[in-house]
Amino acid sequence: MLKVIINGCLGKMGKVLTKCVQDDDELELICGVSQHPNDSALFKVYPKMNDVVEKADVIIDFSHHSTLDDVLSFATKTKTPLVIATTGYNEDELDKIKEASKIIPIFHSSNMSLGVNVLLRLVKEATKMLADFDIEVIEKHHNKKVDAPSGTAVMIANAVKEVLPQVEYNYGRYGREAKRTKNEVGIHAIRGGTIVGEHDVIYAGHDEVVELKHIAQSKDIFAKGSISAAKYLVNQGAGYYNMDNMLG
Ligand SMILES: NC(=O)C1=CN([C@@H]2O[C@H](COP(=O)(O)OP(=O)(O)OC[C@H]3O[C@@H](n4cnc5c(N)ncnc54)[C@H](OP(=O)(O)O)[C@@H]3O)[C@@H](O)[C@H]2O)C=CC1
Ligand SMILES: O=C(O)C1=N[C@H](C(=O)O)C[C@H](O)C1
Repeated sequence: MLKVIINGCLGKMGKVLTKCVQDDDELELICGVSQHPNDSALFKVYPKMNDVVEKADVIIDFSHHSTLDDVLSFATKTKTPLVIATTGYNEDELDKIKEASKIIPIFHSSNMSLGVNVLLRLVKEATKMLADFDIEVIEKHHNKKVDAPSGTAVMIANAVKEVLPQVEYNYGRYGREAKRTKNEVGIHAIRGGTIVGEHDVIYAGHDEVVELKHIAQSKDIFAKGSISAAKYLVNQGAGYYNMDNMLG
């Protein structure tokens, strides 16, 4: 049995993940961490990762970027592999994750679904073939989402930039003099209701448009993807891993 700690266990994703972990015969949820613990959980919930006294085989993190220092210090101190699904990190925080991956195995992906990771590969191929088209990314999420644009939209834009290094990102184009330039990728965030997560990549050329689209229809896909990542990660040495490593 793999012993699991969930960071963000009382959040929306944390609750879905808790159920998926409890339903999995290979996993044992030993405790959780959430900023405001309450009595709703049937397992021990700590307010901070460094308060945890149990030893685990893996930590799965769906929380908030502000918990990063606490999580990395606990994971490196206890040499516990770490799956990071949280989004909204800045460059400094991303560097800290990479640095910690020299000490422990870290799996990091802003989208744990299979479909989005196939989409990322399609984006690279489409971008090679449609390099002259105007490329725009639109993401749609529920009205409780904290960060914008989504981590997935950033991964999509980064996939475009891998093929076309000259592109610059234009977040939520706005203004009286805001005409599109050739080398920009527009990134637009829609927030409303209970939308689980949708990502559109639009390639607009002269008289024709190609669209690649992913629609998440439940949060389970992210929770189950993070569990696959955890099972993969516990067999790896220190290093920085993502979906490409796991999917091959
Ligand atoms: N990679 C992926 O596939 C996916 C990633 N995500 C990402 O996972 C993260 C969590 O999403 P979701 O569960 O919807 O978010 P919620 O806001 O519902 O949950 C956030 C969790 O983090 C805790 N937390 C700790 N510090 C803070 C803080 N300063 N502000 C807010 N929350 C804090 C909350 O504690 P408490 O509730 O006790 O206050 C809660 O447990 C997000 O970054 C989201 O983008 C989401 C889905 C898929
Ligand atoms: O906050 C969410 O809900 C989601 N966040 C991730 C992101 O920022 O890309 C992944 C998914 O789209 C759901």
